[in-house]
Amino acid sequence: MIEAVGLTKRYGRTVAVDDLSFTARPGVVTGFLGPNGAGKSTTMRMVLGLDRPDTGFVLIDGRRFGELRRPLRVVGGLLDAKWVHPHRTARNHLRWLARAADMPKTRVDEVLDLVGLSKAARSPAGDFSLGMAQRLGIAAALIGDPQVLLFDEPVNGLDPQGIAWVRKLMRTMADNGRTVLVSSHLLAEMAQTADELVVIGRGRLIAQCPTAQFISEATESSVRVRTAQVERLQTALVHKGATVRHEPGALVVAGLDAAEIGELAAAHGVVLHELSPRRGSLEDAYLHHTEDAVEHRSR
Ligand SMILES: Nc1ncnc2c1ncn2[C@@H]1O[C@H](COP(=O)(O)OP(=O)(O)OP(=O)(O)O)[C@@H](O)[C@H]1O
Repeated sequence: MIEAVGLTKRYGRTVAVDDLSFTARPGVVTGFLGPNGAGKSTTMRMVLGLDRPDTGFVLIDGRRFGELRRPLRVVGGLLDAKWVHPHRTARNHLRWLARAADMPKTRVDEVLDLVGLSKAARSPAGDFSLGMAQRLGIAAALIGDPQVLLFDEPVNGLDPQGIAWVRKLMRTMADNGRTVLVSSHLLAEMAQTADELVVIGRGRLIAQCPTAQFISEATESSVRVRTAQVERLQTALVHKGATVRHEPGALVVAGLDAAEIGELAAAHGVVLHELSPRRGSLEDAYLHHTEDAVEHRSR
């Protein structure tokens, strides 16, 4: 569990994180979203004890970072995949971390295998592609087998197979009872991965809720309907209180669900050629929520 309470961090005149409180729970993948410069990386650095908040604090499984005797056993993070000595091999990099975490040497081969880097274990990390570097960063986060995991943009630079692999890894970690906090700008990916969201803008909390709720509250659900008897169906729908919009070759209906529309059509002897429920996307909901919190925008 991660509990951030009133976190504030300033760099000179910039308020990077501003009185931010949120919770990331075990057993759940929590997506951490926000526009560029919103304060996500700064927040993650504070959770990982790499930066000190000016005010506020973070509890990791009930304790402050400074109170953790063996922090790598409790919390692991991928912040910057290139944070590794370029001449050091993947195995040596992980051995060094395993020693710091007081983990047996065998853990190194376990995590190399887990991230699919066993064959590249003896190559210098500087020769790695971005995708391989991401995998090494994930291996490093897992070295101490911690219950709390943070990943800052873990799918950056990964190919579709790699992205699907990260998604599955996070699911498994959460299903095993771990706390997983993950940031990304790839919203279609986050919609598939994150059970809950923490959304921030200009360092402040915009929303914390289940992903489905975040989408449904900010977007309209509708049903796309096709029929040859447009007028008859439209009259019946409007009479029932639905809102009807025309798209080329179809009606888009809001205010009634697909079952209600199907029943209504049958009662009026209307033959339907299509009846497709449409949900709003995470992207639509996110853009709606963060409209006023974007730091840099083009005209
Ligand atoms: N070490 C630093 N020194 C000065 N300013 C910093 C430092 N780190 C972050 N900032 C500033 O703090 C703000 C938040 O940055 P941060 O990197 O946490 O945002 P982010 O949400 O991770 O952004 P992105 O999505 O672009 O990675 C920005 O205005 C940034 O310029």
